[in-house]
Amino acid sequence: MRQEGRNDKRANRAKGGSESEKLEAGTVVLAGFHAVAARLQLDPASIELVYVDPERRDKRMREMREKLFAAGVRVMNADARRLTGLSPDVPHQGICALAKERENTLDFADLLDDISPKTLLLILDGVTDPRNFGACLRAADAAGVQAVIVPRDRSARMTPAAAKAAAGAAETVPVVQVTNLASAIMELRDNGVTVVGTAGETQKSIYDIDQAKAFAWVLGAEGEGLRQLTRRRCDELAAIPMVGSVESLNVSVASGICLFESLRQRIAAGIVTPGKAEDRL
Ligand SMILES: C[S@@+](CC[C@H](N)C(=O)[O-])C[C@H]1O[C@@H](n2cnc3c(N)ncnc32)[C@H](O)[C@@H]1O
Repeated sequence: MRQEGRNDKRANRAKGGSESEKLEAGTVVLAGFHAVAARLQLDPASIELVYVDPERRDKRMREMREKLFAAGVRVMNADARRLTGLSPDVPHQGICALAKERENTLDFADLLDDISPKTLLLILDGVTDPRNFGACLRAADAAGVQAVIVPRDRSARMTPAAAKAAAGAAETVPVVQVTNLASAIMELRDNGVTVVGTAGETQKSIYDIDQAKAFAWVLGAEGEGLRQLTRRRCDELAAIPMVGSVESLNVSVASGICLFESLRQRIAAGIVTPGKAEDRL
């Protein structure tokens, strides 16, 4: 998945300027097929213009052009140099969209309304490092997570560094900010979600937990790990078994391991079918 490059004018000036310097405030560049396709599916009206490389005449580009045409999105040709000017840091694959900045947030109440046996959630308790946050979103997207839940006052924001680490998942995975994480966990449980916290010192293995149902993982921050109250509110705690000498894994690595165990179980149970989201767009 491609990253959404946020083109804040100040940031571009700091980089010495580029094509993206001419963008209006509130406009972002979506670079690459995934980012453009994700936005086209989620909110086509927010796309102002799409630049495509006329040299790319392959099937993928033809299909994308058809979808853009069908959605009534304006398309213009731009050579590779211009596209690279718009997206200097992220490979553009011959396509960049200019789109309105979009906050991909969701209300907790709306999330509760949408809970089903397919629900898979990632709860981050105090992950304040933007790169870790973005990398968690990336893993969450790949594993089919419905939403990522964070405490409003103890979480990284969607900074450019977070969006870059998310590699497009900032577009696709809604973030739910809650005022009180412990209460939110209880509400999820009351609504049929099994909530399991992760802590390396626990005896129970993540591989011994049934995850083929409405399920949420809770992961903690570097240093502190899960807060005591958060731990107490979970149905149970589980560890990722390790054999090396390090004390713990990075939170985004741990998220990936937990979520992909959930995905493995869900595929085995026939709850989800493997396949890239792009294929479904
Ligand atoms: C860097 S670790 C935090 C380590 C912290 N000192 C602690 O006591 O939990 C960040 C988060 O990743 C998850 N994590 C890392 N290694 C893990 C393991 N082996 N088993 C379960 N969770 C793990 C936990 O959610 C943890 O809170």
